[in-house]
Amino acid sequence: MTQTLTLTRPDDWHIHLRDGEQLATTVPDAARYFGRAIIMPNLVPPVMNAEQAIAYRQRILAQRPSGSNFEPLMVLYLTDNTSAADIVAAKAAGVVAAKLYPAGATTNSDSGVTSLDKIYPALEAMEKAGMLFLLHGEVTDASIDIFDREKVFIDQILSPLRQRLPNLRIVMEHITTSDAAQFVAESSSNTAATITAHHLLYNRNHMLAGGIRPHYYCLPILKRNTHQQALIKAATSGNPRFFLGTDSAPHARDKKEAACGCAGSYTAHAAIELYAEAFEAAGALTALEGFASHFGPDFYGIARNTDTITLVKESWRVPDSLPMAGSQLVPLRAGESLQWRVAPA
Ligand SMILES: NC(=O)N[C@@H](CC(=O)O)C(=O)O
Ligand SMILES: [Zn+2]
Ligand SMILES: [Zn+2]
Repeated sequence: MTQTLTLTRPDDWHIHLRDGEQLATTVPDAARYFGRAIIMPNLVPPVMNAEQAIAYRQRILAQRPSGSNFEPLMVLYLTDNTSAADIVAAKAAGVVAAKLYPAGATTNSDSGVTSLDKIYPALEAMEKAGMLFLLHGEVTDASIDIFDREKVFIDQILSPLRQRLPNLRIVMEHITTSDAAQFVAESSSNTAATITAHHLLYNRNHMLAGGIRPHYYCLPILKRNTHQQALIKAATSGNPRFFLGTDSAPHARDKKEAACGCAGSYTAHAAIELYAEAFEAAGALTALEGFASHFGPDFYGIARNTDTITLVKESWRVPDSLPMAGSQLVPLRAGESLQWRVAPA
């Protein structure tokens, strides 16, 4: 008999949908079975105020397949100039969180924050308004080794911030190290983390041994196997402060397969299928529902979805590429097989 797994409908607490014509590819993929998604604001120019967030939300909704109830949850991009008034206005407009991109840390972070000191008034306003603070947790100092940037960020920036604003609800996005998993596990109930499927499935050997594989290149960069194991342990532990965030981040094929390739892996074509594979490999399929469907809404203070999706153990082949805005997008596991698929509703 075919093995099946029924879950409360999951949500994606970290996704890049981009803008313009790309939305015709990314929105239907995200809306296939996720109920809600936290929409990253690193557009060019970024989503910096309530008005821009409302307009971007409308552009996303316009690409929603008919009959879909997929709900995009909007996020503000913090800059050195984000004021307390910007936060209050964004909150009133339904924006649920604001995101720290340390300037220069990752894709489209040029307008990001140069020093946390510049945004303390905004952070205090967020703490007061109950708006979540999401962060890309890497330092940008060129002298710090790229594999150490997450740990140094925790020591130099996150730890002191955590103490200074204890009531601010913080999500450390896409964690990649045992250090981050430990920091979150040992923090108070106001600190959580998202974990991607690719950081559960891969480590830096997959990216670099026997040839360089640009589609595994994302930030924070894949770390050594011991970190991968710590992430698997955290994700499958049942600790409600670790939950699903794909960080699906599309870049056209020619921007990835290049002398200087962009950071980001596309996983929205098979997100829950990839997580199911990782949880099954860890012997922890029963922990998937909490991680994918319960803990995210609980931390955000939003009701859980009330309907379900069903995964079926059935091998299928991921396409070599997907069309996106007149170019090609190479999804993670392109041309390879996956073992789980989501049954049509
Ligand atoms: N994760 C990535 O490697 N890239 C993301 C940005 C981000 O989430 O850091 C992107 O927007 O392409
Ligand atoms: Zn990031
Ligand atoms: Zn991201």
